[in-house]
Amino acid sequence: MMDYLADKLTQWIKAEIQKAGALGAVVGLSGGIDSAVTAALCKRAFPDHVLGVIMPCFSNPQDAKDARLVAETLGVPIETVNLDEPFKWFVHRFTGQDYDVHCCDMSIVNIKPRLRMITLYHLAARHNYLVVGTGNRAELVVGHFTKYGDGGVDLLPIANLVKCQVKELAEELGIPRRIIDKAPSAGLWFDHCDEKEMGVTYKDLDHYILTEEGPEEVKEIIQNLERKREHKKFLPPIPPVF
Ligand SMILES: Nc1ncnc2c1ncn2[C@@H]1O[C@H](COP(=O)(O)OP(=O)(O)OC[C@H]2O[C@@H]([n+]3cccc(C(=O)O)c3)[C@H](O)[C@@H]2O)[C@@H](O)[C@H]1O
Ligand SMILES: Nc1ncnc2c1ncn2[C@@H]1O[C@H](COP(=O)(O)OP(=O)(O)OP(=O)(O)O)[C@@H](O)[C@H]1O
Repeated sequence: MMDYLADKLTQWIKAEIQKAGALGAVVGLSGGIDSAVTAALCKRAFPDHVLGVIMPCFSNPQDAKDARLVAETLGVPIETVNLDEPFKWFVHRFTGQDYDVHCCDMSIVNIKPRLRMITLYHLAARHNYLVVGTGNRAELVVGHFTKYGDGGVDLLPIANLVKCQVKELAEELGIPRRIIDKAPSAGLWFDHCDEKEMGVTYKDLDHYILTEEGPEEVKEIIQNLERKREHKKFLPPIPPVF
């Protein structure tokens, strides 16, 4: 089943990129499972035209090591762009203070994924590639991404897969075990844990998405996030012609 899915998604990526008149794919490699799976599919679609981009921004150094492991395993070339300095500049300009890695003010930390988006679009345009996003179905349902940050992409190949399906696909694609077993984190602040922030585990989230069932308190959390963040999934509202 997963080999079939891998083939289908590979063909889909190839067709979408060719339809756009582009030559390949740029993928931000965080050292996590979603970007590893996305890069692996892109590599299958365009063996010689995938660029992995590692963009530390006050990140845990282990993440860049993991990202390099993914790139080596897949045979994907990498470019590293360190975003510490531009991020530091923004923080100082907006707060008048030095950046503190414990800061979880979203107006500040969302600048990180937005700087990554700028970087990926520059590299994509330079190579005539598309920016391939890594969002999965669980993240999309609850809007667990930064609008015009990691949400600002051209294609979303794994957006129909919940987290446990991404894991199964990762095994099929030969992603290293330590990447598959890593705790999911958006890495926006020190010790940032997706499940802790959302208040729901990926296991419960996947189960709810696939069955519409689960404990009432879990359903409530998910439905609240869905409502509050629905706007992220659409183009900005436009008034009718008056
Ligand atoms: N009703 C509405 N209609 C139109 N626009 C609306 C809106 N409500 C807010 N907005 C706009 O949206 C903004 C809020 O959205 P946004 O800027 O995205 O910010 P927000 O949703 O507050 O934060 C991003 C979330 O995504 C998570 N994240 C980020 C990056 C990567 C990952 C990952 O795991 O991969 C997860 C992060 O941990 C956090 O929970 C507001 O500042 C406002 O500009
Ligand atoms: N340090 C980084 N270097 C390069 N790309 C990054 C980095 N951090 C995040 N990204 C990009 O933004 C996406 C969302 O980042 P996030 O760290 O929130 O991970 P995620 O959604 O759990 O995905 P993953 O499982 O790939 O880590 C990543 O999949 C990757 O494409």
